[in-house]
Amino acid sequence: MAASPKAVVVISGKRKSGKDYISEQLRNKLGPDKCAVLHLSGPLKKQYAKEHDLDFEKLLDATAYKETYRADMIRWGEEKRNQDPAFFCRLATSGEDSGKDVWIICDARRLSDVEYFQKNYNKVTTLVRVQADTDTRKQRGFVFTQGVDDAESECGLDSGVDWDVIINNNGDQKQLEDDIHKLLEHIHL
Ligand SMILES: Nc1ncnc2c1ncn2[C@@H]1O[C@H](COP(=O)(O)OP(=O)(O)OP(=O)(O)O)[C@@H](O)[C@H]1O
Repeated sequence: MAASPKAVVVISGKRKSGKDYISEQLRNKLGPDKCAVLHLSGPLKKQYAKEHDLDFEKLLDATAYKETYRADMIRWGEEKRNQDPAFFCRLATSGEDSGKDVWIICDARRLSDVEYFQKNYNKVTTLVRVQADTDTRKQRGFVFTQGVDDAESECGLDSGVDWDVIINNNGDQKQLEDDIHKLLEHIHL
């Protein structure tokens, strides 16, 4: 493994719990020069486009182009993951940002994601669960979608993981600040 970060923060949480929001807050506190926010889901599209000779930019926007390929992209992603559960974790952490001291993995969704970082970066990994109640998530635009919110990618980490830090993000900014502070104390740089 080429890169060796000093800290890896693996963040999980339901849709609209605030994973991206909290990741950005953390990056600002730690310093953007030192800290990279890495998405596991982003490189999937890039790699799919590359392997199928498609236009990556068009795949990112909400045009018919994306709709045409959506089902096949999901199938392809599952196939890749079945062959090699670490495929997207390796891909997400091999870009130019991976030279930074702190990685924030802002969208862990499966047990295999958590296990990858525990196995390869055990001593420096902090596992974080972001919690927000359903009403708060709805206010942020969450709408329950069958086939998404009851699928493994959304429920795979609901139980079975011993989180190092829980962050409560229900709109109480003081509580959020306190929980982020606890997380920062957990990260040893
Ligand atoms: N504590 C907060 N204060 C103000 N706005 C917030 C807070 N937490 C989240 N939000 C807002 O709620 C929306 C959803 O948050 P965010 O995108 O971070 O969720 P997410 O868990 O990353 O969602 P998804 O899984 O769908 O990507 C965003 O517009 C974000 O700015």
